[in-house]
Amino acid sequence: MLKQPANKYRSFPPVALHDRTWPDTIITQPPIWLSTDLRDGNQALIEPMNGEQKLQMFNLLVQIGFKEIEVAFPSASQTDFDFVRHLIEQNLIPDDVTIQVLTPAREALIRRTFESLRGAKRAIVHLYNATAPVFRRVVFGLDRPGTINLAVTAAQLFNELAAEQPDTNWRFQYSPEVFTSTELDFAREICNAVLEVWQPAPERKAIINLPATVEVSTPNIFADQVEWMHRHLTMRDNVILSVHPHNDRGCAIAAAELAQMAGADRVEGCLFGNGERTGNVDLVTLALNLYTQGVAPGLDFSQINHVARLVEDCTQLPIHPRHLYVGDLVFTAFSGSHQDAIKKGFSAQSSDDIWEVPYLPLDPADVGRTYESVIRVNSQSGKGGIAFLLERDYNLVLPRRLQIEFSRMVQQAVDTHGQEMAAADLWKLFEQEYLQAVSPIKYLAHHLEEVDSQQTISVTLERDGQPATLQGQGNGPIDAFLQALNLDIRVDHYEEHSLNQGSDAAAIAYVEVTSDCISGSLHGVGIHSNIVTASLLAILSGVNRVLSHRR
Ligand SMILES: CC(=O)SCCNC(=O)CCNC(=O)[C@H](O)C(C)(C)COP(=O)(O)OP(=O)(O)OC[C@H]1O[C@@H](n2cnc3c(N)ncnc32)[C@H](O)[C@@H]1OP(=O)(O)O
Ligand SMILES: CC(C)C(=O)C(=O)O
Ligand SMILES: [Mg+2]
Repeated sequence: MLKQPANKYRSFPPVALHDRTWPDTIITQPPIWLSTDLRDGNQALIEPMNGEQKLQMFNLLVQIGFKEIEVAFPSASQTDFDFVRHLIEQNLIPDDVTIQVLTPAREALIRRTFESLRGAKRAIVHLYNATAPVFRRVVFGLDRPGTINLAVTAAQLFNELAAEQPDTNWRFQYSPEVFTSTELDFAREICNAVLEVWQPAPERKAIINLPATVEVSTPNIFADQVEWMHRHLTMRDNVILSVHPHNDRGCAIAAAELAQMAGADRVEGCLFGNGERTGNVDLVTLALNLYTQGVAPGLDFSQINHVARLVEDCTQLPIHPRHLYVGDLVFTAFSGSHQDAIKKGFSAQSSDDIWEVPYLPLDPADVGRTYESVIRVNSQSGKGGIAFLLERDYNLVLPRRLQIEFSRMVQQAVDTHGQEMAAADLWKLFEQEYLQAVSPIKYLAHHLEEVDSQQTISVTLERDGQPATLQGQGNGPIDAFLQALNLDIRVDHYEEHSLNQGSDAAAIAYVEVTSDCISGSLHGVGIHSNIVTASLLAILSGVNRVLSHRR
């Protein structure tokens, strides 16, 4: 890299728009959406889609709710031409959907484009030519008037060819390609010249589409450019102002949002941001950003995984695990403090509240994602996440201090093998540590009697493999059992809850025990269909753990 990049690159000049209004605008409704997955997305693929894949994608886009779909560059390939014919001849375009096709400003290609649309009920024909200085100079060898002439001549041909097919409801769109690098006065001049030819009317609006063919500035500058055009275009009332952001600086989403605040009525882009180089703006993210602001986007992503898998199939491009709203990991927290906050958030959230679960801007359930993967445990995790998984999958509601104790064991385990622990792994470790702590003392049976609110217990045990029967008395079974054991062990805390409902209901008991022979405390856990037995098992689990942890 250069030490002085200014010798090779220059900063983008700001727009002199001191009375800009877009910063104070709030987006309260969705734009008109145009999916260009089948055109801009398609032209950027290693292997462009075949007819079958295009049809699959088209049906998906319709299902999602797109009403305007750019389906092809019909003069580019026989596949694209045939696809448009297929949609029209097989009557596959729903009545509320309009297809759009793209053509450069070249006579033969325009003719072929109109030919592809023969018999269509409705269509948007999209004309483009690059307008930026470097393109005028290097690619076309045209000055400003020559560039305008190219666009105007093509626009005139549009009028003629449309007149030859009067049964089609035609709409026209013009894109000054590379708008972002075009002088604003020239962009306005060429757009106005095209509009002059097309003479749009309120009931037959033209679309002026402002592409960030290459994203070259911060999104606030793009917003200024859009607001400037919004204010300076003639016939603005007869124009739908559209934007087409690409993502070269990673700001396409911001650019599209600020552009809407600046006056854009319509946004062109692709699902999950497919498209040339770094992609077109991601329409899924734009729609769900709106949704999380309480604005219905008019696009349905309630089965987002289905959409993702189909798009991956058609494009042969994988979606990144951290891709906004859809990636496999975007609703997952590994880190302890996040897990703790999410667990508390889920507990505090009720179904008719405004969504306020920490770290989750969107309820995964709204896009058809389960809570399965929200919390995953690795070496970065804490007690909250571990407790969440054990509660979600095994109905354990661990007392807080037991959570802390167990999380240390989990930490040790993940530090040793360095891998994630799924809920089943956590359960296995929990069983091993607490439920299988049956040595040196193993419970076999007990008998309990109550006389004058005093409990007498007789417990049959196995100690170091030898059978033993102990007797004890107390004001409850726990007290009586501790008397019977006659060990230097106290129960400081006791909790229980049922594990499931129905005839096979089991209870789980948790005890926290202390002893002079250990520092701090340890927990014991017991599970049994009889709650008293569960308590005795919990005490023995605690006792056995104390005996094996003895200083
Ligand atoms: C930003 C965008 O996404 S624009 C859309 C881009 N999409 C595509 O290009 C995909 C489909 N394209 C194709 O299949 C081919 O490029 C075709 C069929 C359109 C044209 O192919 P070819 O005739 O072989 O020409 P080629 O692709 O080399 O195009 C370059 C020529 O078109 C001219 N040209 C490029 N864009 C335009 C335009 N919008 N209007 C008029 N002429 C144009 C160039 O100046 C160049 O002319 P030259 O041959 O006189 O130097
Ligand atoms: C054809 C135009 C709209 C385009 O795709 C672009 O400029 O990026
Ligand atoms: Mg593009």
